[in-house]
Amino acid sequence: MNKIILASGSPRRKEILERFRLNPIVIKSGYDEKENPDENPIQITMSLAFNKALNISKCYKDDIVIGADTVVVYKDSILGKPKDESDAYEILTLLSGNTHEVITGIALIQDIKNLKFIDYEITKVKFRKLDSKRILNYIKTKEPLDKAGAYGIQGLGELLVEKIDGCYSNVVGLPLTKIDFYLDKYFDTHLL
Ligand SMILES: Cc1cn([C@H]2C[C@H](O)[C@@H](COP(=O)(O)OP(=O)(O)OP(=O)(O)O)O2)c(=O)[nH]c1=O
Repeated sequence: MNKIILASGSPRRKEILERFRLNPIVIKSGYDEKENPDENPIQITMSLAFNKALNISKCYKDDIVIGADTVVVYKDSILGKPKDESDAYEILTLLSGNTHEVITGIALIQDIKNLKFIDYEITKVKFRKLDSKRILNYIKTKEPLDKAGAYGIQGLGELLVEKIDGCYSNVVGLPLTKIDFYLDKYFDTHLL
C-alpha cells in the first residue's frame, strides 16, 4: 500500500481517515491561505486544497498527498473560522434558524505518477433557532473557535443542528466517500 500524507493540521481530518483504517502521516502544509477574491467559494476551497497538497507533494513525490479546505457559505458570504468570540457570536446568530452550505474542496496528488485530482462536496445544514443564551454558552466551551462557521457538528455543535442533507464527514472536514472513490479508482488503495 502506498504511503498517505495528509497535508492538514486539522485533527478532525486525521480522525476521519483513521476511523477507516488509513493511518496517514500528517504534515501541516505551510501554504499561506489567501483567498482569491475573483473565485467563488467552490473554486476557493479547491484552490486552497490543491495548494496545500502541492506544497507537500513537491517534497514527497512518491506518496499520495491529500489536501482539503472547508468553508461555510450563507447567503453568498464565506464564513471561515471566527477571528474571536464576538465574531463567533455574530456567525452563530446569522446561522440560527437558517440553512447554510458546508463546502469542502479536496485534492489528491501523487507527483511521481503525475496524478492530480481536485474535487469538492457540498452538504446543506439547517440550524435550530438559537437564543443568545445558548449561543453564549456554546462559545464558552471554546469549541467554535478553530472551526469554519464557528461550530463542530462532531462535538457539542450537534445540538445546534436541526437536519443535514448530504455527506456528514464533509461537514467535519473531509468527504470520505469522495476520497474513497479517488483512492480506489486511481491510487489502488481500498478502504473496504
Ligand atoms: C463546519 C465544521 C468545520 N469543522 C472544521 C474542519 C476544519 O478543521 C476547519 C476548517 O478549516 P480549514 O482551513 O479547512 O482547515 P484547518 O485550518 O483546520 O487545517 P489545514 O488548513 O491545516 O488543513 O473547520 C469541524 O471540525 N466541524 C464542523 O462541523
